[in-house]
Amino acid sequence: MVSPAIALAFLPFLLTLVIRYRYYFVLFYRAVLVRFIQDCLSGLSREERAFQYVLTHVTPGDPDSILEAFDHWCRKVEYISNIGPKKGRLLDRLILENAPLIVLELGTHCGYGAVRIARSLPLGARLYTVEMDERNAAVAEKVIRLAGFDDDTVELIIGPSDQVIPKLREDFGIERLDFVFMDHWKRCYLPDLQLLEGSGLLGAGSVILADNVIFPGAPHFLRYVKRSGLYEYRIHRATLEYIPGIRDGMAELTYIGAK
Ligand SMILES: C[S@@+](CC[C@H](N)C(=O)[O-])C[C@H]1O[C@@H](n2cnc3c(N)ncnc32)[C@H](O)[C@@H]1O
Repeated sequence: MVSPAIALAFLPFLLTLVIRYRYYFVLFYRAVLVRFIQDCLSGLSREERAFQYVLTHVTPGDPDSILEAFDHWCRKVEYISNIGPKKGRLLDRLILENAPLIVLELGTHCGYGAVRIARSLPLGARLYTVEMDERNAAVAEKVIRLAGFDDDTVELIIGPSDQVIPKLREDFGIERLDFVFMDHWKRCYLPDLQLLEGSGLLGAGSVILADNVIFPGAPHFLRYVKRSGLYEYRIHRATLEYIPGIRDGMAELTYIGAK
């Protein structure tokens, strides 16, 4: 039995821990506990629940209203790791500045990022977005079409990135990727970057934007980017989507190739 005096001595330590890591507790509560309970109660996936909300709160054909509905849902109802409005503005700016004709997104999830990219693309440009989870992909397909983007503007490819990337040239007729948005599992960032290099689809000036390089983090990817000499890069400091107290960052790489 722990004496009350010892328990009391630990109290300040526990309090410090709780205060220091409160945002991580919030994330755990919203992303894990609430999700688990809602999954059991509704029999739907979190993504399907979000879609039900979106469907009844947006104007079809209006991408902005879809993004706003998702942002509201993720802030007030359940946590989903869309890129979110703050980091999304950086993505918007880079798409507008670079005016890419062929874009690849790795990790579609509910289609939030795809809608965000597609609404800023120049005329005639095309986004290929890759999702390996079939249930997420089914939601994303509906979200993208609800936003008004047809198959010519946004093509959703279902499959794991390491199987899709080697087929992009042959199966999809892609000669060059102007912009790549990496937002799938962080452990895939480095192998997929190397697959992209090997595929010859990156050309001088191709831009790669990688999300969450600080949290959950992609240290091997960042180390490789710094050492390889193949990229000019910068880290944009940010906070985690929908949880402002957790530090995060996005890596913006510009491919320069071997000197
Ligand atoms: C963070 S979410 C993507 C969010 C999305 N980019 C957005 O901003 O709306 C990550 C998604 O990547 C998918 N994913 C993870 N690893 C993948 C891989 N190797 N290939 C394809 N999809 C992957 C997961 O199933 C999940 O739906």
